[in-house]
Amino acid sequence: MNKQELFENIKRKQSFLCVGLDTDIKKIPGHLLKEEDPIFAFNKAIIDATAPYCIAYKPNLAFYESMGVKGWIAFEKTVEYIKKNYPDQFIIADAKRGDIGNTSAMYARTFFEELDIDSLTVAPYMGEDSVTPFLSYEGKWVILLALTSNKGSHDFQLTEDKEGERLFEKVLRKSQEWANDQNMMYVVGATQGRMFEDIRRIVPNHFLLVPGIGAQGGSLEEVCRYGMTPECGLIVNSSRAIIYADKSENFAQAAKDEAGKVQKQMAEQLKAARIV
Ligand SMILES: O=c1ccn([C@@H]2O[C@H](COP(=O)(O)O)[C@@H](O)[C@H]2O)c(=O)[nH]1
Repeated sequence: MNKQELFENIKRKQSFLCVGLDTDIKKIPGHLLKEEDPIFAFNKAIIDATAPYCIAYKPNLAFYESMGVKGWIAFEKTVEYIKKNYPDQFIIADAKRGDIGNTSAMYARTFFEELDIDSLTVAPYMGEDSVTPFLSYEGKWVILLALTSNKGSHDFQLTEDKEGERLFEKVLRKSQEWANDQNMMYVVGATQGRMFEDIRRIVPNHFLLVPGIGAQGGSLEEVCRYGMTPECGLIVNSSRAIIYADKSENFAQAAKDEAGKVQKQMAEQLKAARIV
């Protein structure tokens, strides 16, 4: 999916919501444990319930890999299900990969060839040769970690060099030598408030993947005030607040209601910015 198609989907659905599929066997409703593949059964119900309100899904690989082969199968089935039934949904594999070049090339093959997923989160720490193997796939996106949502983001990402440039700023600036706004996005946490202004000075046109509303308490309103572009430029993720809105047999309806609420707030933001 290219940038223009993503923007068209945002306008059509009046939403820039990404539902995070952080599916934990210990948190899903008990009745699903009778199913042959409880993780997939949960995901399928969540996807069917929330698809009208979002434009993307983000399965986080940690939740699947923690279950070994069964988890990987559930992950593959989930990706297949979205692609077959909701082909307009952008799929993000949140795997935070990145290694020496030949190893990154194998990760790229896994996610972009074997699974044909739209995008992958990548850690920038190992530099150019660890990121560029992911960029050789036409129509696929690298989503590079820039300024993350967690407290530990201060430990390295905000440190300054002698010229006063902070590490996350260097990541944004340097990575533009390897890619552009048609094949690279950046992760910026919703908890980072006004820092979005600094980010937009360096990457005024790139899409940002923004986790951290909902369970982590980030403000959607602030993200939009400081981070929205004339083409929206935002994909805002919420995982736990949506998928675990209710733990009873009513879980899918509750996820639908929660996703609907966020979509409504997003529609208001898009209207205020005259995007829709
Ligand atoms: O800076 C980051 C980068 C990634 N994440 C991931 O996003 C979701 C957030 O889940 P919530 O339940 O909505 O808090 C999760 O998969 C994280 O690993 C992030 O939170 N912050």
